[in-house]
Amino acid sequence: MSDETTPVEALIRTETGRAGLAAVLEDPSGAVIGLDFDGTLSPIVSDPASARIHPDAPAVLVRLGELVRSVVIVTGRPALQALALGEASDGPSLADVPGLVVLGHYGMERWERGEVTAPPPPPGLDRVRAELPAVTRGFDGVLIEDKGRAVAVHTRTAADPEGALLALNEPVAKLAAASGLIVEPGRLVLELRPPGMDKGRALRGFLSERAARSVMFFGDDLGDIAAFDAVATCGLPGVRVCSGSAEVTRLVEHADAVVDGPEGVVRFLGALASSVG
Ligand SMILES: O=P(O)(O)OC[C@H]1O[C@H](O[C@H]2O[C@H](CO)[C@@H](O)[C@H](O)[C@H]2O)[C@H](O)[C@@H](O)[C@@H]1O
Repeated sequence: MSDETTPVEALIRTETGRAGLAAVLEDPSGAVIGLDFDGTLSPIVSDPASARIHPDAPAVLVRLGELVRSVVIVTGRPALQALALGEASDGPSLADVPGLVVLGHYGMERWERGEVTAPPPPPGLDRVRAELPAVTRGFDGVLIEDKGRAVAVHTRTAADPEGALLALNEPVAKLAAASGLIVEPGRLVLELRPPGMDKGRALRGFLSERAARSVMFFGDDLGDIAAFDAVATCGLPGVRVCSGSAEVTRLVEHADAVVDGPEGVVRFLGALASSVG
């Protein structure tokens, strides 16, 4: 297990990752640090509304925000919701990170300096809202989360979470297709959301907008693979950090470093801030 006294270099396991880290350390003012929210900055809990940012995350991101070009959160959550769940009872909150940008709804929505910009919600959502309860009926404990621009079906609280997820796959995919939406699979969740954006496109656009010279992205879930791919193919030196869990193992093969969940992410960020600052 690493901690802030472990040099950040010791946490990287690939040559490309070491080159990416060297670029970030040599030229921090050119670095973009991108992070997913749930499972990366915020420990996974049963009720999505009860999630909260790791208590030590905002302070370390504030430190980094003062040192790097940009800190950007790229999340499936609505941007304002991620910020609300990023409030700390003690110390700084996520919104206090200097220059923070939050790209919500997989990049469809953007929060910056207190302003949210987003396209109108997709018209197919009304049909989903009307028909989804009939699809999930019979699966005790399944939760429908209405996110305004998307609707998620959560099975974490079902009697058989994996079984419910498997059984719901097909009917949810059919309803999504009939409503002009796509299914975004995640940690015991199937989300019906508009097509045309993903975390990879969102991150790529942000890197070019900020004229980044290096990039580091932290993620834990299937939706973060697109962002990891963007790091690998954007032409900049980069580091992909997996917030590891027993629940999602597919990210590990795409990662330059694997840490132990949000606790490990916070330690990594602390070690990074100590090396940069
Ligand atoms: O892109 P992210 O920031 O990782 O958001 C992805 C989804 O995260 C949330 O669900 C996940 O976290 C919940 C709270 O820990 C957990 O109960 C659930 O099982 C996870 O799938 C959120 O509720 C979704 O809306 C996000 O799309």
